[in-house]
Amino acid sequence: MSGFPAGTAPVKAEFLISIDPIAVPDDDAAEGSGGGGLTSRNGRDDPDTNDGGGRNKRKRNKEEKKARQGQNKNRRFGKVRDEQDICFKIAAGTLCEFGAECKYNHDLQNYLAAKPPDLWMPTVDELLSASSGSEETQNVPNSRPARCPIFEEFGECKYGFKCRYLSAHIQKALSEDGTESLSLVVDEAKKAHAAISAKEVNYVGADTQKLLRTKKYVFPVTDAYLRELQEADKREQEIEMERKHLKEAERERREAEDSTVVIAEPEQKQETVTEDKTDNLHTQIAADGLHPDVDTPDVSIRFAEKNRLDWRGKTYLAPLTTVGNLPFRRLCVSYGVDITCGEMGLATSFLSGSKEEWSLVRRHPSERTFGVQIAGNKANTLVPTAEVLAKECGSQGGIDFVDVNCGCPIDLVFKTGSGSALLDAPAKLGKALIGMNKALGSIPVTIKLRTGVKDGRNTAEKLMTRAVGGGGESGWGIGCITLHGRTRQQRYTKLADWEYIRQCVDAVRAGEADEDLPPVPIFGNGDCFSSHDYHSAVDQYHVDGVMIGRGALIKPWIFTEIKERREWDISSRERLEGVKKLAEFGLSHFGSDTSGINTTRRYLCEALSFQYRYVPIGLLEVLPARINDRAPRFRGRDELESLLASPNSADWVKISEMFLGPAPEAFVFVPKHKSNAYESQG
Ligand SMILES: Cc1cc2nc3c(=O)[nH]c(=O)nc-3n(C[C@H](O)[C@H](O)[C@H](O)COP(=O)(O)O)c2cc1C
Repeated sequence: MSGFPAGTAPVKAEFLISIDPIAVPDDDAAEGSGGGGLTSRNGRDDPDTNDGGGRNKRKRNKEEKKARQGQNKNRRFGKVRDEQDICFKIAAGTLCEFGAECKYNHDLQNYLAAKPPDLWMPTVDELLSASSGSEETQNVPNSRPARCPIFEEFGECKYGFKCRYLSAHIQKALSEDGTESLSLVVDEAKKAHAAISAKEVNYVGADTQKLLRTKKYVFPVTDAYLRELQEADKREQEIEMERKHLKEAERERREAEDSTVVIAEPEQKQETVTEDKTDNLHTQIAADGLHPDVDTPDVSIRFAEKNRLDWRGKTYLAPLTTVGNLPFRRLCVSYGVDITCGEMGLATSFLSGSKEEWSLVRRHPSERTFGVQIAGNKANTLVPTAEVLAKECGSQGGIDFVDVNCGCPIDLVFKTGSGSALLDAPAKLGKALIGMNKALGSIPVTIKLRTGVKDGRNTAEKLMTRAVGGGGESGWGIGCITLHGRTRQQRYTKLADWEYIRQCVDAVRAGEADEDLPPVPIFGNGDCFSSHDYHSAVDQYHVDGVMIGRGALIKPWIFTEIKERREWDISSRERLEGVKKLAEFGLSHFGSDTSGINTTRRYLCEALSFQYRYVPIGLLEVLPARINDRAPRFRGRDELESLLASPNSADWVKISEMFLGPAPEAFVFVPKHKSNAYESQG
């Protein structure tokens, strides 16, 4: 490593272009710019929004709009549509019930004549053997049939004539009078198989969204629980009044007595009850109106009755706003990740029936253990959200856990009392979690924490001990705790505090009663970048597993490394296979029409804006690689490896063109890192 400035990746001399490290992207901006599931929805995240003619006007609630304006000023993604639009029914090869009255184009021949040439999905071998870049490889050679990833997966392509890989599923027939008719091909066998094995789940439709929007959705469990809380609050107020009266009476009694008389015992006891400063948590809980010993509502769904989370030794892909979308999670599954979690959604947006928010709960069937993450600030938003999730998705078996975000650092979320603000409001959190447990039935609730709000003031240990409780029954019925080893204030440039993570785990384990029930799994989180990091975290820091965020964004194959306990010197060709997969998964989710391709391209570039940071380990003098090491300028072992390491966003667009065809002029890509969302952050 000699000769390298501290914190620089030790690239072998023969690959070095310059020892100066390239600028480090701001991961704080990347996390914050999308925080709250707030800003990711300015592309077309929800494939169902595509109705072929923009019939659905997107309604966004005020909070989301404000967030987008405040947090994402610099990010614009050009809208791309076909030059001529066509009625989506006609595009799907069906009849339109509006007939001549329909305000959308029904002239298929005309539409097809104006449509840009088809694309094709080359294999990596075809791509690498082709002489030059994107445009040439994208023209369908007459000798080679086009491939449509959606048709291949589902046996039909619901984008029909709008599909940009149309030649893979169109057939022409000549009628007797010599006119040509066009129809869409369906592979019935594949279609039947896909209906069982390949369909995404957790569709929460327009009807439910409307009921939520119009406040007609019914919440029996929430209503009962909130009533219970109100009664508990009332009781607490009565107790408080009683205490005041006693105190007052005592004061009067003392005044009447000789001042030299020794203070009576009961008074001291009274003081310790009301001013016990040794236990901030309890004081806080009492202050928030829920005395832990007096008023904690009964946890009728006990941990023992919940679906048990046996997560020891598993890998967990962190919730990642914008970048942790369904196609990316699917890619990680293909590399072996065990547990996946959707991007954070706001409880208030779920409850206002936001289409974009509900699109975040979508799950691919390959996601073996899948959870939804929500952010909210109290029981009366978190509990009803849990209730809808349980009713609408739980019944489909679509959710394995619901995670409450207690770590989001961004101002917009923090200031509403959500995200990391909950770290300092354990009473509110406890009430919400207990209610969520009731609302979710057998689906476990998990929490994702940071170490604390302010640097030098870690509070997670106390919170975790309280959350887990003792006697074999968890205090708040928690299914799993993930602890990100940073405070809200701490930036990504400083390493996560794994020593403190160990301290928290040990404290929780020491407090747990020795019963038959398995201990609540505790996952550590922060800076995991290799198989070595994962396994040493489990061995040295006593966690049950590690949640991985940026490590997966930079090298999604990290999950294979961990499973196989090896550091994988992945080749550029193998990496390109991964990029192709992500493109195909994107098309399958967002659509293979012009608009879907645009959205896929945007998210592919988003992914590449992290993946370029990977320094191939075959180029390193010392292993394992470390996430915070800055890369010096280097050349790869082949042209493709150099291209994949390019920090230039124009090159990410170029890579996208290999599979998605030439980017339209309107397409502009601004990576999340450049959105400066943290400028306002303290
Ligand atoms: C781009 C980005 C988006 C994130 N979005 C979320 C989110 O939606 N919910 C959440 O709890 N944490 C979010 N985080 C934090 C990560 O889940 C994780 O806790 C953090 O990155 C630390 O893990 P790492 O060092 O492995 O990246 C995000 C982080 C990044 C970089």
